[in-house]
Amino acid sequence: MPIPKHVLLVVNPISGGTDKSELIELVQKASQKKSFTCDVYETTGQNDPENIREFLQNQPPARVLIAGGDGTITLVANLLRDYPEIIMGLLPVGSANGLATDFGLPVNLSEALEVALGPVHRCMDGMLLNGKLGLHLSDLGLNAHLVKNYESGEARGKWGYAKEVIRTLTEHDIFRVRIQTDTELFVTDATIVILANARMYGTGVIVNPKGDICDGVFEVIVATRFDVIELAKVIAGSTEFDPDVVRIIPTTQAVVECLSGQALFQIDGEYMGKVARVEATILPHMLSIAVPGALEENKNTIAEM
Ligand SMILES: Nc1ncnc2c1ncn2[C@@H]1O[C@H](COP(=O)(O)OP(=O)(O)OP(=O)(O)O)[C@@H](O)[C@H]1O
Repeated sequence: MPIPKHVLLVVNPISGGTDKSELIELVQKASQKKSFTCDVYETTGQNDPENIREFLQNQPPARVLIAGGDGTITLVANLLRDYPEIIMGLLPVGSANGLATDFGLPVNLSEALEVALGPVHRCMDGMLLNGKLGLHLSDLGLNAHLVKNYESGEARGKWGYAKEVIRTLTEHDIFRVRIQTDTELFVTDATIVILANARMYGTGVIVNPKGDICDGVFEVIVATRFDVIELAKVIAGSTEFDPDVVRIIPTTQAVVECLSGQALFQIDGEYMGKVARVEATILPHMLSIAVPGALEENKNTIAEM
């Protein structure tokens, strides 16, 4: 059966604090230009998964475009696990999104729309973390502490973020963990344990330089202590770390147990509270996402539409 030429746009009207009427109009016009029909679903925060599933079942789209933050993207991605043939397209709504940064998606809406409806797409893995879907980067410790401080603090924007970075660095303690991967079992001190499907945080800081979001594995990255030089290397996007300070272990599953009390935990920028243990598993090739670029530049891409 040919893939129906239909687009579903999922919009979170409150995400990024911007009015979405122009965005909706742009998507409708662009879809029309490509002879697609287009449905728009605006989230309400109530029964959104059930409502979106109904749209997917009633008229299966070739693409689902998402104009929302990480919460909305994860919600839709979770549903698309049952529809592997549907391609996901991301549209910018103001706040930085880690996946968009990682895939080099344009921040300009018209350009992002071109990509979201364009011919190139890439497969990506997902992750299950204590039963919850994660698409990008999750961590215990330092960064989760920062996410918590930023969420609970009042300051916003770059300066607000910088202020919380300093507060977090002064507050944060080293913790002890037992980590089990496909190949290793070890106990170590840690300032942060990252479970990385992707390469970089939404801020552009690369923490997983050799990571590939479509390789069927994720990386466990452990920073065992604060080290200014290693930290500078991370920020500069270096691929060579001092193995005594930063360990990077590719794996398909991992268990991280906190041996010195509970640790702060975050998934894709959402603070999840304190946990004693995280079980992580890769969900290989879970999704397809529309990306920019020529076909020959993108392995794992397929031309379509
Ligand atoms: N119409 C709505 N009114 C109020 N809340 C909504 C509405 N639609 C969705 N939500 C809530 O928005 C949250 C998801 O927000 P989302 O992640 O899309 O945006 P964000 O918070 O601006 O982005 P980020 O998490 O990247 O900062 C969910 O908690 C959901 O319940």
